[in-house]
Amino acid sequence: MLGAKSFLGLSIASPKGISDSNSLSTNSRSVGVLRACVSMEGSQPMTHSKNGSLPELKSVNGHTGQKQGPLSTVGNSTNIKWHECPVEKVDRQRLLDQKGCVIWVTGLSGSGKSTLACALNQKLFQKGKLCYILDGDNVRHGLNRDLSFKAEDRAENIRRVGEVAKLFADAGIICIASLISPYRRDRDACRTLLPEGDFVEVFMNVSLEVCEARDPKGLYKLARAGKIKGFTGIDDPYEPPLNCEISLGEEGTGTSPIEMAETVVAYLEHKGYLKA
Ligand SMILES: Nc1ncnc2c1ncn2[C@@H]1O[C@H](COP(=O)(O)OS(=O)(=O)O)[C@@H](OP(=O)(O)O)[C@H]1O
Ligand SMILES: Nc1ncnc2c1ncn2[C@@H]1O[C@H](COP(=O)(O)OP(=O)(O)O)[C@@H](O)[C@H]1O
Repeated sequence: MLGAKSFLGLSIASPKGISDSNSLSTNSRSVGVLRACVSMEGSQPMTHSKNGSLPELKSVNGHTGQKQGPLSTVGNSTNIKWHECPVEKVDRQRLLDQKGCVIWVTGLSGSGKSTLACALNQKLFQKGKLCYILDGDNVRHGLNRDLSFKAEDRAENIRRVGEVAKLFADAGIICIASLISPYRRDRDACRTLLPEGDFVEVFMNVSLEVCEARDPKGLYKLARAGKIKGFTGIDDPYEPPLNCEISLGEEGTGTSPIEMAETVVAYLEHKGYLKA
């Protein structure tokens, strides 16, 4: 039997006998969410309860939708206003029982960034944690298809992915961004977009020799033959991190993609990102 709970105008089924979703396990909470059915009655904005549980419904007559605060100018956008919503990051994190953050994976082409991203995604998914991968190669198929590999375009590539990753983190999701991101300055700029600790820089510390020997796409061969100009590590720079949170490939961090993923999971667990 299921008892119903009202949440943001949705009536959400929760297991009988459990009054507050804070005490639900991830699985039963997910079931509750999956069984959510739309109920437009009583749809009202919310305030946060004092005990930090799910937001409470605010007893006012509807939401005016008015934006608070002064008009601002940001870049080329003039007369804009930030709009707040009563459902906040903390609420989404509680729903997901995790903390939103960005795992930024950097390294040479062929260093294993995409492989690690997938292995990490799988490990976290198995633990009931929601992740999303922003892979350089993939994002260049859409959002960043207008960008080349010259330094200023790489910078814009990183900037956009950093901003998108920030939105995913705000959604409460563990966002894995895997890009060469060769310039320290560009990576550091992404770090500053997030609250302290929420940007976890992971360096694939794999030598050019190893990456070149792997060469799964044959790109190093083309670069050596002069058929690709400005290829990272060959005739374009790569600046390794000076102060990253995790450096993989070093002793104790494992050598297989699974072991490397376990190292990252252990870090996230230790830092409290795998619970709300
Ligand atoms: N000139 C040059 N230099 C480096 N890489 C190149 C280049 N041209 C194409 N590719 C392919 O593009 C992938 C890297 O894209 P990114 O968006 O991660 O690069 S960057 O962060 O903007 O530097 C990279 O993918 P990975 O091998 O997965 O790193 C390559 O497949
Ligand atoms: N930890 C690892 N040990 C050995 N080979 C790996 C490892 N991680 C990835 N590889 C292999 O290296 C190649 C490049 O991996 P990939 O994840 O595509 O790198 P990147 O995304 O950095 O270009 C692939 O052939 C992959 O199977």
